[in-house]
Amino acid sequence: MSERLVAGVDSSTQSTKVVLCRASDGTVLDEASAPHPDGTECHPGHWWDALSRTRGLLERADAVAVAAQQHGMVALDGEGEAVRPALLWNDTRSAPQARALIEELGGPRMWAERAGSVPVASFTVTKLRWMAEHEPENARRTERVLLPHDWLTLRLGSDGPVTDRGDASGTGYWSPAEGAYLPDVLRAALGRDAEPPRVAAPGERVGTTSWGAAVAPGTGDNMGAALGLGLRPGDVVLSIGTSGTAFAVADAPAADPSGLVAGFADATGRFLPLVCTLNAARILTAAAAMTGAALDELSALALAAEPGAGGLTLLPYLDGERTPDRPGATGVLAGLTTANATRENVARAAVEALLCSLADAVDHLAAQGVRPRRTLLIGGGARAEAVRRLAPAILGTPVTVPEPAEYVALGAARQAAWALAGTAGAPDWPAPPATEYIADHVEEAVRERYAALRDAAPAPGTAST
Ligand SMILES: Nc1ncnc2c1ncn2[C@@H]1O[C@H](COP(=O)(O)OP(=O)(O)O)[C@@H](O)[C@H]1O
Ligand SMILES: O=C(CO)[C@@H](O)[C@H](O)COP(=O)(O)O
Repeated sequence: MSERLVAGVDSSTQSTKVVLCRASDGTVLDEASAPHPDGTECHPGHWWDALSRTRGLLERADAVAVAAQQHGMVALDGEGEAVRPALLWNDTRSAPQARALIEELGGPRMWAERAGSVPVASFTVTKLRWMAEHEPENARRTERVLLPHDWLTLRLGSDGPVTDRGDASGTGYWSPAEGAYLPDVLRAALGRDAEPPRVAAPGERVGTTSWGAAVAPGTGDNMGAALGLGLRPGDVVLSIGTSGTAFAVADAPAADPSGLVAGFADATGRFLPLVCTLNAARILTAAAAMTGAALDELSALALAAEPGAGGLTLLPYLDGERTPDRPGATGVLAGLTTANATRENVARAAVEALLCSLADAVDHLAAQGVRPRRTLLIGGGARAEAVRRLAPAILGTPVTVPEPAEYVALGAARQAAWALAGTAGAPDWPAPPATEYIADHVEEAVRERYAALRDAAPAPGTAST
């Protein structure tokens, strides 16, 4: 019998990435990618176009699954057409609606207990309320609300609209603790009922593609990464993509009334407490633009500067920020003098800022009882040598960097192999090779200066934590 192949899709903010793997052990045989348009809203058709450009690879698979950017609001009319472009996780226009919903429905503690998370503008529920207030005609036409991965999975061939518990937990109207929708919350947000997709069991086969492959439920991209890395309790993942995320698997749901930690579910039946920042890899892109360096030259610049960047500190809230909840914030470069105004110091300050923001994220997880035993660094930004080399001193812990790979897509592929096998659990795939980075000191002064800038009063018109 010929070898069975599975395809995993990562439809993230900036691009679609697909891996074709051997179902038995996850060996990657082929890869493809295609870009998405820039912006914080996107017609779902663009994701399908990007996926279609990888079709030659997809059609070699016996099973397929999609992991995608979380939270995006795909509102469909009775014909299944999008009533407007999807509002994405990084769109902050619904920040006032987030605050109103928190107040109307019982306050932060109530939200944390019922929905697992206190919603910020990223959450689907707040986008529904924004649409109800600003585009009542679109809200009135909305019959069904899907997430990006649900929409792609439906187009690939699921038997009706379907989601999974991981992605459902980012809507704000599904309870991770109860494993059930909260229809009253959805109704309060949209002003009417709309049908959410069925929540499939982990590893369930949910349909068949046009070329006869099994379709697995798919999940959110962070849950996909957890599956791709084969996370164990005690592993904390730091992912530097468009978003910065810090997460860990847990046996019990989180419920953080401060709103800093989102109490998500994972794709296997467990839970995934997670902290997400709006600014991550693009801090490096912005620093490259400011210094006139190519992205792959930025590390050499940063590593040529002294720790502390000669006194420069960057507060990297370039596109507003989600953690802390400051949707209207902008970046601040503090401590600038004629003596320290060098390209090297600007590059260094950017890398240090990115790592300080992730160090804060780990502290928030720890405050919710996550005890890190191993810290893993993944995502596009982890390809920067300066990020890998400076991480241990800023985080104050050794850092394990799995070899660069598309871990979200790999997780989706592993879920596809699971659905294909029809087994109780996901197949065991070997852990990726990894390199350990260590430091002989901790950069306490860098973190202290960053914390002081972060905690200085936010500019008028921004929300503070
Ligand atoms: N060598 C590198 N140095 C710094 N940043 C990089 C490097 N390679 C990729 N990136 C950045 O990583 C980001 C893409 O990472 P990825 O994890 O694929 O994000 P997403 O899943 O959000 O699409 C881009 O912003 C890109 O500029
Ligand atoms: O909103 C979140 C997590 O809650 C983000 O992590 C999105 O899921 C987007 O991920 P990337 O495109 O940055 O991978």
